[in-house]
Amino acid sequence: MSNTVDSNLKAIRYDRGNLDILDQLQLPTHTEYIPIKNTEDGWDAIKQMKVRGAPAIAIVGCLSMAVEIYHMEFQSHQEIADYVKDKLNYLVTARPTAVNMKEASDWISKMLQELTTDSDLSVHAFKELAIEAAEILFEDDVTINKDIGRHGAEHILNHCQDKDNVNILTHCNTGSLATAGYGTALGVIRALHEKNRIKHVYCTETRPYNQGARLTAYELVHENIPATLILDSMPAILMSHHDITAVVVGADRVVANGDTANKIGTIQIAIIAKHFKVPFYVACPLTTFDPSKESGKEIAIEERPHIEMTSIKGQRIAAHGIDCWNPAFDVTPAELITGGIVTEYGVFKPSEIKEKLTAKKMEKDKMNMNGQMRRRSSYSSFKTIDNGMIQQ
Ligand SMILES: CSC[C@H]1O[C@H](OP(=O)(O)O)[C@H](O)[C@@H]1O
Repeated sequence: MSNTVDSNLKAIRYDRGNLDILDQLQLPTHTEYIPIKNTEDGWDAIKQMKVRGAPAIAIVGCLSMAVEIYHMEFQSHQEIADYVKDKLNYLVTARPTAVNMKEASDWISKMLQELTTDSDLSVHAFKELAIEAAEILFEDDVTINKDIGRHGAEHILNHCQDKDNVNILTHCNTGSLATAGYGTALGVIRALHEKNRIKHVYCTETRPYNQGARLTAYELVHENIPATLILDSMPAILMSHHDITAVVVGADRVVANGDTANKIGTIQIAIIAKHFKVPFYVACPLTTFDPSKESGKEIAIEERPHIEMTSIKGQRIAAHGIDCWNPAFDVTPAELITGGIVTEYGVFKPSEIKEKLTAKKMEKDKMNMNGQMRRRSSYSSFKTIDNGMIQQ
């Protein structure tokens, strides 16, 4: 199975020392790539939503650190570890709700600090470790998304009546423009389409940034997936008039009890799906799981500028003087996620997500760290990291 994605749908272009992103504020009318030369550029692009989507935010943030330090000289391992930690913590502040950037910041910072005492590594080799850690996130993402797609498609097909005519409703954008490629919830749709099981996809416009109208519709049309754009106010009439097989959405943060933060409007769709007995799925990678928070009440919800509601492309559409409320996300309680949480490891009930994903998270962190160790040809002897200690 090819791991490449359609070059027209690449949100991120990277070679060591160089990073460009597709300016998603210009889509679908203009395709323009802009250079990201350092973490300040990365922070600005994430804040302004030139790049968005929980996984893409983490990838671009970490790669902006990688291109910055690539062109720098350092005197010691600790200087690199401290510099990288400061820059990654700064990138986390760009948008507070999606957890992927914080997860990546924590893992890379911890890995580097573990290795500061390793005298086998030259300062240059140590700097390369930091760059490679960011590259791992980028390189692994498409494979992870294809695993999410496969598990989600299999679960939907195993639990639906008409397996040859699957109708899916999705919200916001969770495709190649929200990840390194293929997508999460849109990855499930792509996997069903590859099996020739999709009858029709319905995507909401997703006001006020219009991720659905501008980005998801763009991806679906580009790949000839039969789809219809609907207003954010239409999920109820859609489910009352059409046989919707399942709702599949993405996530910005899934917490220990399975509550999920996702694009504003998600909880409304979940409530409507429950009323019409349509299975509601959340699709996300392990990096979106935050076991440190017990319930959705603890998730910080980003509020964005009012002008994003009151104007479109500089054209005012709301009365001057009206107050506005513009939360970018809402929290869907676990009991409304009736289909399950689709991950690269399988589909889990919200109630089992803490047990299933906490163990996977620890396993993956250790694997990534040891993978980093193996990548160091400069090591005189093979080392592994167990329980945080370097073993000869
Ligand atoms: C796989 S993207 C996950 C998530 O991110 C989007 O938010 P935004 O466009 O504001 O970054 C949306 O909530 C997607 O479901």
